[in-house]
Amino acid sequence: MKKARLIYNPTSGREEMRRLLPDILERLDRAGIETSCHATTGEGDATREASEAVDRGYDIIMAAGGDGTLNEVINGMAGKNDLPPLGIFPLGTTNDFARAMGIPKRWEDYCDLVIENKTRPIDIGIANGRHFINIAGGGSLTELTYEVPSRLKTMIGQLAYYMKGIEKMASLSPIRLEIRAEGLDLIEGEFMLFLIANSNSVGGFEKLAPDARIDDGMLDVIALKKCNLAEFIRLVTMALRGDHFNDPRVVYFKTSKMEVSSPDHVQLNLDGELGGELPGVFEILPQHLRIFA
Ligand SMILES: Nc1ncnc2c1ncn2[C@@H]1O[C@H](COP(=O)(O)OP(=O)(O)OP(=O)(O)O)[C@@H](O)[C@H]1O
Repeated sequence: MKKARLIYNPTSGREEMRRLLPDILERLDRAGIETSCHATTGEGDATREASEAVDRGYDIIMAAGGDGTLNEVINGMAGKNDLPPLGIFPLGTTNDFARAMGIPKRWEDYCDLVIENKTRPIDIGIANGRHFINIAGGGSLTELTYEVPSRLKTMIGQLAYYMKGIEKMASLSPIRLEIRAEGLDLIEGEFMLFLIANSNSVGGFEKLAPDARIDDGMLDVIALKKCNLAEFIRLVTMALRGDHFNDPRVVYFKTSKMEVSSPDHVQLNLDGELGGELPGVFEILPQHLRIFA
C-alpha cells in the first residue's frame, strides 16, 4: 500500500476542505493509497510538515489550499532531492498555478489522476534561496496579493483583488532597477514592476507570459518601464489580450539566472506572498519536482 501525506489549509478559499476530506480519503484508500492528514494552523506550518513528510519517506505528498499553502509546501520540499510526487487540490481564491497546469476542478477527477499515477515534471524557481513555482515579482501592484485580507478573500473571492487594485491605482510609483541576466546587456532604468513567470498563468492574466513553460528550465521575465496612470491602465488592458509585447515600454526576455538590484526599497512577491526584498538572485531548478497533472 502506498503512503500519502495530505497537508491542507482548513481556512482556504471557501473553507471547503472540511466537507470534502472524508470523501477524498475514502476514494484514495479504496485505490490502495493510505493517506494521513495534517490541517495547517498558521504561517510556516505547511512548510514544516512538507519537509518532515519528505524525510519520513512518504510515497506521495498532497497540498490542499490556495496558492499560499502550495508555495509553503513547495518550500518544505524543494531544498531536498529524490522528491515524492506532489498532488494539488486547488481550494484558494485564485489558484493560478493549478489553472496553468490544467488541474481538474472536480476533486474526484483529481483523485483519479493520483490513483493512476499521472505525473509531469515542473521547474522550480528560486529567489534569494526561497522557492516559487508560479511567479516572482516586485513593484507597483505586485503588493496587491498580500494586502487583501484572507477573510475578505474567503467572502468575496476574486472580486477582492479588483477592489483593492482600483484603490491602489492612485499610488502607482516607479522603482529604479538594474537587471543583470546571463547573456544579456545590463538593463537599467525606471520601471513600474517586474515579473518573473515560471508558468503561463499569472494573476488571472493567461496571456501575460504566453511562452512560459513550466518544464523548459527557463524563467520568463517581463518588466514594464515607467508610465503614467492612463498608460498603465491601457497596458494592463493590452496584457489581458496578450498585445502588450508590441509596446516599447514592455521589456521581455527568457533566462535561467538573473540578478536584480535597486537603490529603492522594493519588496518581493513570491507566488502571491511576501518574499523578502531586493537585491535578488533568481534561478531555476529544471524539472526538479513531479506533480500529478
Ligand atoms: N489554520 C490557519 N488559519 C489561518 N491562516 C492559516 C492557517 N493555516 C495556514 N494559514 C495561512 O494562510 C495563508 C493563505 O492560505 P491559502 O493560500 O491556502 O488560502 P487563500 O488565501 O484562501 O488562497 P489564495 O492564496 O489562492 O488566495 C497560508 O500562506 C498560511 O500561512
